[in-house]
Amino acid sequence: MDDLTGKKPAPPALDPDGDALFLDFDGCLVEIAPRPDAVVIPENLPQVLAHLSEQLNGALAVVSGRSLHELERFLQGYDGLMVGSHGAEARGMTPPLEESPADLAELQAELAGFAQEQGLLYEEKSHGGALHFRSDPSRQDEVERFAETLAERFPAFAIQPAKMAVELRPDGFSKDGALALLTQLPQFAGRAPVYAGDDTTDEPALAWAEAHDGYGIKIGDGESAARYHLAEPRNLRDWLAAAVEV
Ligand SMILES: O=P(O)(O)OC[C@H]1O[C@H](O[C@H]2O[C@H](CO)[C@@H](O)[C@H](O)[C@H]2O)[C@H](O)[C@@H](O)[C@@H]1O
Repeated sequence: MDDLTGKKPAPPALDPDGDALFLDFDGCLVEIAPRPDAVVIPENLPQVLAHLSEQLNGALAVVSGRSLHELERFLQGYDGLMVGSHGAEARGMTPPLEESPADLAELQAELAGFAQEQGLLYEEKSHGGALHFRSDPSRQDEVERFAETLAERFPAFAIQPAKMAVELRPDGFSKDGALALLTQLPQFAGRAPVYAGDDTTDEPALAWAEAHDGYGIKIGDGESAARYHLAEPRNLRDWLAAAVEV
């Protein structure tokens, strides 16, 4: 992976006839916020996604670690493909995970209890949960240690590091796994995968797009397998808006 900070070029214009588009949500389509429920959705974002999906003949998907119901709430007005929970949930294709692991409720109770005792923010998710320490980054080590004990006790779940958070998600699911499934859908045939993402959870998907005759766009600083770079989510939104036919 290259250290790209400011050194890689901006992506070329989207090719509506030849590209397929996969877009991460937090830190990519929208700016990182102090809390998961505080993200600001630009008013025209769902419409831009809807127009682009139409132009790409349906070959567009939002691919996120968020729970699917949260994505649907945030992006009302966009009815296209969505993948949530780091590849476990989906709208518009068969959900990769049919049922949560049997001990989901027990795991979530442990996460919620720890968060309450420790004064941390707990985000309950469709198939897991996240402990957020953005308000006090000094808590990272203890949160990670607790997550490790949970992953040992609940082997159906895996640790998913996030920005100022640690998540437990069902083991065996990933965003690149979701891309492999999405691209089996007929509307993706013959199109080059273009993936935009900002976080470590996006790196395998960025590498997947690069390895399948497409390309990755890394949003923000840091090492990445992506060939292209944009500094901030608003730059990605400008790039998307420029591709919308008027
Ligand atoms: O795959 P993504 O769409 O990038 O989602 C990854 C996680 O994003 C969310 O947490 C992050 O964004 C929050 C809002 O900006 C921020 O407060 C938090 O510190 C970040 O970690 C979301 O809450 C998680 O469920 C997602 O998995």
